[in-house]
Amino acid sequence: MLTQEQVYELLNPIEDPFLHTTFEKTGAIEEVRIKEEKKHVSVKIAIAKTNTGEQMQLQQEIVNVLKKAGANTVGLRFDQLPEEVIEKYQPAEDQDKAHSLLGEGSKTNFVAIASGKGGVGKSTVTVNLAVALTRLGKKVGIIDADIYGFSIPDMMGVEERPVVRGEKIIPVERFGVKLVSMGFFVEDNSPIIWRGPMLGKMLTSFFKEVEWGELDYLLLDLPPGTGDVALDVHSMLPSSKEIIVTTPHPTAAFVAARAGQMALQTDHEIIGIVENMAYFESKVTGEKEYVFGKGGGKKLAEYLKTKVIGQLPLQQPYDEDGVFAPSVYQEDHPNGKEYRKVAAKVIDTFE
Ligand SMILES: Nc1ncnc2c1ncn2[C@@H]1O[C@H](COP(=O)(O)OP(=O)(O)OP(=O)(O)O)[C@@H](O)[C@H]1O
Repeated sequence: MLTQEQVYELLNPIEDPFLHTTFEKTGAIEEVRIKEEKKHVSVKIAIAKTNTGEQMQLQQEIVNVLKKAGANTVGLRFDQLPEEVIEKYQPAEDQDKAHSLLGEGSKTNFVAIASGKGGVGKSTVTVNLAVALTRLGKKVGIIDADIYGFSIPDMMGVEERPVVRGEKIIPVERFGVKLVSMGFFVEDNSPIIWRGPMLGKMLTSFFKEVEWGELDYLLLDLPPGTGDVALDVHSMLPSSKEIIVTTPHPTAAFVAARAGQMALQTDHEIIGIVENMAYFESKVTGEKEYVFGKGGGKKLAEYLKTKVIGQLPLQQPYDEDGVFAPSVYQEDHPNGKEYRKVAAKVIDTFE
């Protein structure tokens, strides 16, 4: 007949249906009693949620395991696990509001792109990083949450608006990247007066009401600085990681440090610094000129205990023929290659 130890051995590897953690770890087995003569085993098991369909299935599983091992009859009682155990083992997705808004079991990685001030190229970096990630085989979406300057649709050459199907907004797709922007919901580019609660709602609907499909990466272009939206994102996406964009000028880097500080305070890991407009390369001599100063990115990285993961040169907006240069770089363009490196580093930090 079974011994107490054997019962523990048999049941310990079984997982709590809600925490997906073994009974051994959660300390689920509260009591084991054995009546030798009748070959009866009775156990008391604590789980995260009682009186559910999952509990019924679990009941079946435990009874089967014990009977197979020699029990004639099995007595089974369920109990509620203590709150602190549930909290400890609760799946990360459940703790992450945005993940639960995206749908059950979403495995999407979030990357927020932040900067200390406007105009440093945060949106340019977001778009090119997104495209570089798709070139590496990832499924990518962008939320353009820069309510003060939603420039991404223009940058990607998107003129159409998203289609609404039933209750869901279908994001616009360009270069293989799915996009939703504040700019889609504004008439004639007119400014909107945003109040705190509206911002949070806007973000919630971008997660909940947009048909993203299964994404590997969702990039968020944050408004510059450390305002409401940046804060909302930080509290809504505890698992998000962050990239800080700065120019090489020491003052710009100093301002960016504040955005970085906020990320750290809210436990957001900083993947690294992208230094934009880092230098100008003379077409004639090939020499690099540091028109906006030098070393800001490195200093910022040291301050935030992270690394510079990309340096993009200052680009003339028009090519030799006076044609407006595109914001999304080709794969074989030197900048396209640099963004590919940044994308590979991003993937490295998640996988
Ligand atoms: N490396 C670069 N060389 C030249 N121009 C650039 C470079 N990066 C960005 N720009 C240009 O600078 C302007 C600002 O860039 P972008 O919109 O990406 O910055 P931002 O930080 O997102 O600003 P905002 O928050 O105000 O939208 C754009 O016109 C963009 O084309």
